[in-house]
Amino acid sequence: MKKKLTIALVAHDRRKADMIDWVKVHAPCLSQHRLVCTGTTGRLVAQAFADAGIDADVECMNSGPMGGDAEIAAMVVRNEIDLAVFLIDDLNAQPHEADIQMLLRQCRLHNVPIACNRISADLMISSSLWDDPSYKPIEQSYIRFDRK
Ligand SMILES: O=C(CO)COP(=O)(O)O
Repeated sequence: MKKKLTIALVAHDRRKADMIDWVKVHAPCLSQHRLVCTGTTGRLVAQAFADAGIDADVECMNSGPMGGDAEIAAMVVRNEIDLAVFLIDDLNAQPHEADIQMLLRQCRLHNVPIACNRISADLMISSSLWDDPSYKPIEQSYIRFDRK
């Protein structure tokens, strides 16, 4: 990929092993982009790059429960995020569910691609559309639907 993206990486505790494995699989590609992460995810991601001897631009926000999701949601609102990978623990309740829903909603609202499982993340990171100048994302439509 030629374009340098800002990619948000967020994983709940029971999804972190999957996130680190995904990062290792895509390390050569991900190291070409700016990575913005919630606190603990970011520290693990940075460690994975260091262990592999690969230089990477990894920025850590607060930990998720302390507002990291909210900080990344604010970046989404400011159009500072191109792609988000958010591996959610769908089997256990989180104390900051409101922030999680806010990040998901802001990505949907602002048309930011967000992958919540690895196959989506694989497909999104490998899309040739990133470098296609003729591809223009279509904005969301919220036109009222009138039943006849
Ligand atoms: O809780 C999270 C996302 O909702 C992730 O936060 P950490 O990366 O700080 O564990």
